[in-house]
This record gives sequence, structure tokens and C-alpha cells, in this order.
Amino acid sequence: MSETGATAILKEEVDIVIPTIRNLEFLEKWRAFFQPYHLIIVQDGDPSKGIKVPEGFDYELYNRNDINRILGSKSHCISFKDSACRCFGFLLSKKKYIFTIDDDCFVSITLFLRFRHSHGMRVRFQFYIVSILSLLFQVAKDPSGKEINALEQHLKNLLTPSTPFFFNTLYDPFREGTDFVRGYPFSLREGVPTAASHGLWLNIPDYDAPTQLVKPLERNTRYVDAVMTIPKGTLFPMCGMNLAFNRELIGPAMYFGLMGDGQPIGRYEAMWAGWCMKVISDHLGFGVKTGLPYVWHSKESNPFVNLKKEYKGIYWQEELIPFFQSVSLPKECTTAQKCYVELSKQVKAKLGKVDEYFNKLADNMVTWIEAWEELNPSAMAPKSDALPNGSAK
Ligand SMILES: O=c1ccn([C@@H]2O[C@H](COP(=O)(O)OP(=O)(O)O[C@H]3O[C@@H](CO)[C@H](O)[C@H]3O)[C@@H](O)[C@H]2O)c(=O)[nH]1
Ligand SMILES: [Mn+2]
Repeated sequence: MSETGATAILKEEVDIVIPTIRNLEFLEKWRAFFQPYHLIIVQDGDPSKGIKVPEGFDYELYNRNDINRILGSKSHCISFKDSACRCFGFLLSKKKYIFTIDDDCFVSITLFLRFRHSHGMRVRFQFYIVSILSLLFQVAKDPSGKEINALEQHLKNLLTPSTPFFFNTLYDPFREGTDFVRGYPFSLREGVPTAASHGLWLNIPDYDAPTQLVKPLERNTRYVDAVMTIPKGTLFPMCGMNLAFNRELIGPAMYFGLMGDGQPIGRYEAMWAGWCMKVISDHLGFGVKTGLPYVWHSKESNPFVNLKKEYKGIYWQEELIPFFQSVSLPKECTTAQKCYVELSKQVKAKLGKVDEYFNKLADNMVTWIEAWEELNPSAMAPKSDALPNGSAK
């Protein structure tokens, strides 16, 4: 039980991974929820720069020198000068669950957003109240008086099954106060293991640079009280700023690729990982959820800088999406590692002609798995009771 009485569920089975180029005062706003948990901080950029971590947290801090020392000749697979470096923390962790969050994300404020719905106050005026409060306090209580705990919501999402094969129109049937609707096949109501929980953001939405440029003042004030499973066979643009996953089921697929310094692309790290993770989850019979929890995303990054990082991704993705939609993995691929190595072969065969970058990326996907197996020797056996599609029971 933390100081505020918040329960720290599964605290021995969770690592919180934070990529950073800043001091970590933001942790003060999360102290009530994060203090019982172990943090893995991945410091990007200049390793000689000191990073201040508030007192009282249990953490490991790794900079680029540590990455080079620990991974040796494999360290080239970890990006430099891009939030993609966070996946080094996924590699090092020995825990079952990972929650990764950016250092400009705070506890979301839903009290006034729900108030707005019930009292019809003018949206814009409401949002200014919420913005001022969020800047002042950053911690909110929902109408039931409980503080909003994003990590707890992610763990609830991961601990309850997903329903990728048939859409439930009341959304997540495993949440309190809801269920499967009439007509939902009983043969599918057991659901499947949940591999990932994708949270969302109030205030600054995760828009690409062109959208940021044409809508510079747009803020997300819409708090949708829903968690839903992304249907099997459907891809989605994963964002890494408020994300949790089951490391034993899908960790090896959570490689955030080659981004940032020395690379032709940036800010596509989580999307790349999300596409790989989703096709592998579909193949292994796992589910992926999106929706609650929200975090309050506070920093607007520079759209012109972002455009320079993103522009190749904006046209490459028109070829990447059809590739991922056509991916088929053989039934011998019974673990995330095996799926990922097979996927790297298909990336090289089919995307190498889009740009030489994808040949390099495919090679680094293999290096990532080699590093994963070197640092996680016990991770070789299949972790799921899910059988690949078409396998005999
Ligand atoms: O070179 C870098 C830059 C940043 N970081 C750390 O990564 C996260 C995100 O950084 P920031 O909030 O400044 O960037 P955004 O444009 O808001 O978000 C982008 O990052 C990804 C989401 O995680 C996605 O590409 C965009 O949404 C912070 O913790 C920075 O400290 C870094 O490690 N290295
Ligand atoms: Mn940010």
C-alpha cells in the first residue's frame, strides 16, 4: 500500500521503463502510484549529462555507455537520440509486465471532463479549467474520489482476456458493470490472453507533424470511458508514451527499430513495433487493447523538427501497411522470438526494395532477438498456452 493508500498490484512483476533526456521531476506527480514499483530509466543523448531522479524511488539508470558496455557488438540495434532507446529497458527487465511512459506525461484529469458531460458547461471554458488544474496539480480524483491510477488500469487490461475474434458492442466485457451483449457467441466468451494495453492522451494528442502544422491549437479534451480489443487482422498506429505489455508473451516483438541519430527516419519507433507486435499477436492468438487509461500529455514537440524526422515514414508507410496486412507466419512459429526472426526475413525480402534502410532494419531485428536471448536465456520456450493458427489441439 503506498502513502496515499493506492494499492500497488503485482509490484514484484512490473518494471516501469522511462526514456529520457530530461530531469525526472515528473515522477513527483506519479509518486503515489509509482513509488512501490521498480523503474528502469534509459537516459538518451549525452551520457556525461547527469539526470536527477527524485528521492525515494527504486530505479536502475542506464546511459549510452551502459548500453555499449552491456550489449557490446550488438549495441548498434538500440537507437540513439530517439525515444526508441526505451526498448533497451524492455531487454534488460526480468519482470512479466512492462509499463512505459514518457517524462512529459502526467496523471489525467477526468473529474472536470465528466463534470462537463453532466452539467453541459461550455467545452472550451471547461477545458481551460482542466488545463490550469492539470498544470497546478497533475493529480486528480475521479467522481468516486479515488485518484486516477494509469498503471493500475493497464494491469487490469493485461490481466483480463481480449476478444479479437468477435467485436463486443459494449466494448470490454470484462470491465465492472458490463458484459457480452446478446448474440455474442458463447464459444468465444472465454477470450484470449492480452499481450498489450495501449493507453491514450489528453491535451497534446499524438499527431504527426503535418497534422500538428495544420492544427497547432488542437487539444484532445475527449475522455472516452472505454477499453476495446483491436480486432484480429486489424493494424493500429501504436504510440509508446503510455503503453503496457506482457513481456513474457510479446516482449521480443517490442523492438522499437532503428530511429534517430544516423537513421533516415524518426518518430516511427512505436508504430513499427506496433505493426510487428500486432501481426505476431494475431498469429499466436493474443489480444491487444486500446483506450483507458489516459495520461495528460503536456509537451508539444516542434512540428518542423518532427516533419524532418517523419517525412520518409509518411510515404514509406503506404508500402509498409500492405506488407504487414499480407504477412503470414508459418505454424512452426510458436514463440514471439521465432515469429520475429521469420518476420525479419520477410522484411528483408519484401521491403528491402523500398529502401536499403529496411535491409539494415531487418538485420537489426535479428540482432535484437540475439540480444534478447543472450540476456533472457530462460525465454526460449513458448510462454503461451495459445496454439498457432491451425495447430492440432
Ligand atoms: O532524442 C530523444 C527525445 C526524447 N526522448 C524521450 O522520449 C520521450 C518522448 O519525447 P517528447 O515527449 O519530447 O516527444 P513527443 O514528440 O511528445 O513524443 C514522441 O515520442 C514518442 C512517444 O513516446 C513518439 O515518437 C512521439 O510521440 C520523453 O520521455 C523524452 O525524454 C528521448 O529519449 N530521446
Ligand atoms: Mn511528449
